[in-house]
Amino acid sequence: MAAPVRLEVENLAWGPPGRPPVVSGVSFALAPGGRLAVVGANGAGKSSLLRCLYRVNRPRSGTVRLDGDDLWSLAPRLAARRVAAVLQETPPDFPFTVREMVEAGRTPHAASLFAGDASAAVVAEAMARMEIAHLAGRRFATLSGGEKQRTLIARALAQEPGLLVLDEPTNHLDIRHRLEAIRLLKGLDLTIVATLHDLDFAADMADAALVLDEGRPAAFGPVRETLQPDLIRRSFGVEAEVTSWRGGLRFAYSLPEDKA
Ligand SMILES: Nc1ncnc2c1ncn2[C@@H]1O[C@H](COP(=O)(O)OP(=O)(O)OP(=O)(O)O)[C@@H](O)[C@H]1O
Repeated sequence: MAAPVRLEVENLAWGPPGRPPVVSGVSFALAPGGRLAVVGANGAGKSSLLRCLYRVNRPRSGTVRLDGDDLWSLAPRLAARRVAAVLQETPPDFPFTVREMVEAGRTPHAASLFAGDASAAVVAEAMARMEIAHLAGRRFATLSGGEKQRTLIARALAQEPGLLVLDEPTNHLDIRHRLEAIRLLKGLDLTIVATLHDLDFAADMADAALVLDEGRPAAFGPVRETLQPDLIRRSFGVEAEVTSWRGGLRFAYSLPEDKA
């Protein structure tokens, strides 16, 4: 497993060519091993920001730095050794097995000599960690949504990144698997940035939160200080009550017009 990276994002802006920016003015820093939840209403720019972190969206201005290195100055293969992404869109129906999917995570390392045996061990460990070893020979397309999600996370782990970027990692997971996925993410010695619509899970997973509001940062800071009712009201247009529960936070919501 690679060492977790320091992630520094400075004054980042991105938008599709010829259109106004979708995200702008985003700055934050995460220490190695820090876990950030990016939250915000639909269309706030969360996925667009994430794409800037795994080298798909080239920022219009500003920088993304991994341990001080500009992400866009790195060769794509070197960037892929340092950042792995788990995305919402699962790949289409193709004939790969679960093991082949996870092995694909080794692609950025394929050029290294003598990688064969070590790669096999990394793949086996990633599958064991995500509890999918028994599915190794199954076709990916035949898996349940949760099994697919666990396979995609295993593929990212096989990549041995220092930064793991996840877009809605608990989608498709039932309650128990959600809680287990959060525990697993917390147990990884990686820097993590994840979008999470469910603020309960965001607060469980992350130590910091970035709230995006129409593409701009509305707040960034420790989860408990950031995910407060006032901010939730402004960013999501709902009334919220926040309570502490077993070391985490739990959120209850209502529409403003439904006030008791
Ligand atoms: N390549 C693109 N071309 C045009 N518009 C885009 C492009 N990428 C994103 N957008 C627009 O930018 C806005 C933000 O999209 P984005 O997917 O980043 O939001 P999000 O916060 O992840 O939303 P959701 O919570 O609904 O997944 C949306 O209005 C979207 O249509």
